[in-house]
Amino acid sequence: MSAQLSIRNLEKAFGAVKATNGANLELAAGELHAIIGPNGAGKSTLISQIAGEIRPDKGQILFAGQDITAVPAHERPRLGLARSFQVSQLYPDFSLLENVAVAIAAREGRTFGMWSPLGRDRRLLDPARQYLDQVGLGPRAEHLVSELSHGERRQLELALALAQEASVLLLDEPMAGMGAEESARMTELLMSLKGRYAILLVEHDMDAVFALADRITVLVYGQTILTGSVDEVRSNAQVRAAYLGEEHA
Ligand SMILES: Nc1ncnc2c1ncn2[C@@H]1O[C@H](COP(=O)(O)OP(=O)(O)OP(=O)(O)O)[C@@H](O)[C@H]1O
Repeated sequence: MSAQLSIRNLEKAFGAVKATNGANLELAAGELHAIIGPNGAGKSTLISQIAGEIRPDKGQILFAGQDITAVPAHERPRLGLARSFQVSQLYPDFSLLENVAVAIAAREGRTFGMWSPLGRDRRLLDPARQYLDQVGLGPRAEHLVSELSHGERRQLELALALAQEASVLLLDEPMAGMGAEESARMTELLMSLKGRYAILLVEHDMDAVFALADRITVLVYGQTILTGSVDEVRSNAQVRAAYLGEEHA
């Protein structure tokens, strides 16, 4: 397996808290790799370092073999590394289609103003519609972001990540706050993306993780203690004791 992304001996402290304390991970091309661990284990901090929003104290992040540890966050999507957007950064009074079109325009480095006729530019709208179709939001394309349910907002976040045309997607808890039905829909959606993207997925929903992951890395106190298949992780005594409990074992 060729590594699309490699994390080597990463460390990051916030004062006395070692949020990342020796994290190592390899994400292969097309692989769906989940990161699990207890609350406060350092999952979000790790994703933020990979996205470039937090600078590690030590260690390296390699993307397609290139050391990107010092590359600023805003340049990483252009290299092919996309973190899912937060919908809170979007325009609630624009349609879904317009929001995705804005993301495509930004990716292409186009400048535009709020007054520009974005809503009529077919070079943006046609691909925007395709991204919405991919996440099952095609029928809602003309609706406003403010009209979406929580689950639909998370689907839109995914469409915006896809619009960055990256080969690697960083997804930080895409099922957070979802009910069982919405989680199942998101699991299906991620399943449909499997193989086309390398996906690093941080998720607390173990049913989703076990259904989706090719490999799982377990993070405890900022340290990656194990990487393995679903079966290997489920049956590991240390993981069961530290994290899973008997419910998912
Ligand atoms: N900006 C910060 N300043 C100080 N401490 C921080 C900061 N960000 C995270 N931490 C601390 O670092 C540790 C790891 O936090 P992080 O949010 O990465 O964990 P997590 O595994 O994502 O947790 P959760 O599963 O609850 O989302 C925690 O002890 C947290 O309090």
